Amino acid sequence: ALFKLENVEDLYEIGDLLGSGHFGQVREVRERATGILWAGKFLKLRKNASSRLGLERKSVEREVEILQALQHHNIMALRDVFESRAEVVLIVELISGGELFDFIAEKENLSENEAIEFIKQILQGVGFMHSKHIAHFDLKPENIMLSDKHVEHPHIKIIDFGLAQCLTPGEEYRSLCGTPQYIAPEVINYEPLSISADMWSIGVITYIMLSGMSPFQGDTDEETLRNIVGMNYEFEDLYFSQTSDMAKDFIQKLLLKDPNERMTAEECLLHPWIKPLTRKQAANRSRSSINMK
Ligand SMILES: Nc1cc2c(nn1)-c1ccccc1CC2
Repeated sequence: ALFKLENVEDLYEIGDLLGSGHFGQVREVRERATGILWAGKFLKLRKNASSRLGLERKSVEREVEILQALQHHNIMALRDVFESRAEVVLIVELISGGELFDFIAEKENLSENEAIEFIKQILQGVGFMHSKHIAHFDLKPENIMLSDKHVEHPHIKIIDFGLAQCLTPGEEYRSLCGTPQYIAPEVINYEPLSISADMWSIGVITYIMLSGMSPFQGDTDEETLRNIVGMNYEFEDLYFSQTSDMAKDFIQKLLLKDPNERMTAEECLLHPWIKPLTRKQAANRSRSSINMK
């Protein structure tokens, strides 16, 4: 067995439901020995190979391995792992600020300065992941959480590495997983994937943060996928009239069909929208956000 065989309830008191999804449930847990609050991610294992319910043990082991390799303040930390016959429980840091998705929804859209604060942190977490050849492959506002949404400068944490892969340079990896609105064209065309698929998703997330609109979303998943492979998106004046040209340039350098042409996380952090080269550029950005508010 790779993980602890003790009963998780001997060491943690199980609390309220925090979230649930394809993977299972996430509950608040209290460590009995210290009283410290954590989150417990309860993953249902498949009974047998043919069943469609639950996760394959191999994919859970991969998520654990990847989380263990990623210690970074913008990535959800893993503390402990327990297993029983039917379930694996990840004990992870408690992130109680909710999803970035809900934060944006409450505000309609963010000012450019607010968006930049979040994008910078996402780029730092993703840049760290990519430096270890790990791709997330499911970056979207639902998988970016705020540690505490009531503070002036919320801290973000990237969660849910259920689709993440450690890419060995030279080895091809293909998959059709992900969430339609955010996946890159090469995923839809079932071409070899690389860490630059994450950079496309960051372009989509930035577009949504600034406008509240999703660039490729259609009425059906098929229409959304057609829009992505057709590069069918625009900066509609109705939503982007107040957005700076630098912000649009940043997005345009990520929503590129050729994965090799997209900016890397490092290049993004040096882009003038994120790292203003002059005080004038910074002033230009804040002026556009004042108009918006
Ligand atoms: N897929 C998800 C979803 C969630 C979480 N993890 N993975 C999570 C992690 C720590 C604290 C709270 C949560 C709830 C949402």
